[in-house]
Amino acid sequence: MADNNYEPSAEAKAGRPFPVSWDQFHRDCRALTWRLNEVGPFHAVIAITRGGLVPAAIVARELGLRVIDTVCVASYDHDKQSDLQVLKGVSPDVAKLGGGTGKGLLIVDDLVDTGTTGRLVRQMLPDAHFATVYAKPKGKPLVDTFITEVSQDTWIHFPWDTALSFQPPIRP
Ligand SMILES: O=P(O)(O)OC[C@H]1O[C@H](OP(=O)(O)OP(=O)(O)O)[C@H](O)[C@@H]1O
Ligand code: HPA
Ligand SMILES: [Mg+2]
Repeated sequence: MADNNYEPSAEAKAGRPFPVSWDQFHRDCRALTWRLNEVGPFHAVIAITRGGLVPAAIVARELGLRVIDTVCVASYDHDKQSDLQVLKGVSPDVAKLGGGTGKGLLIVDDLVDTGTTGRLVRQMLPDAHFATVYAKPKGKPLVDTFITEVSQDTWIHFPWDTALSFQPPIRP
């Protein structure tokens, strides 16, 4: 019998795969930092876990920032979007540096997709600068600085989620 409750994953709905290598990701993070360097200085970096941890480390290294905090959220179970859960908010020391509204703080995530996560962090820290490496159209208005826009029907495959594998030739 057909399963009428079948809900395709966000990845399946997106359809168009966009694999990103470590090299490419590093280059894109550096490009992002060049832009952020024009906007700063910043007191601290806040990584949106988990995807924001990798770009936040690279950006912090390039900008010479050593105060790094996390906001821990979960919105996708692998590739199915569920309710957003905040597992950890901004630490009191870093919140103080941002005067309570996030002024002078830099929030970093790997991407904005629907904008659900971005909307939440903007509510938490309305005056912070929100940067992502990649942006899809629905989430783009929430981001202050990003490097590469991809279409809404693209699914980005990050290097920490993937591995090299054999591909059959195009002409068998
Ligand atoms: O704009 P949105 O539709 O909210 O999607 C973007 C968010 O989704 C992913 O995180 P996810 O919740 O999958 O967790 P992860 O970072 O731990 O992989 C990604 O890292 C962004 O944080
Ligand atoms: O395109 C994506 N790739 C990986 N994780 C994601 N989380 C939301 N959108 C994406
Ligand atoms: Mg994330």
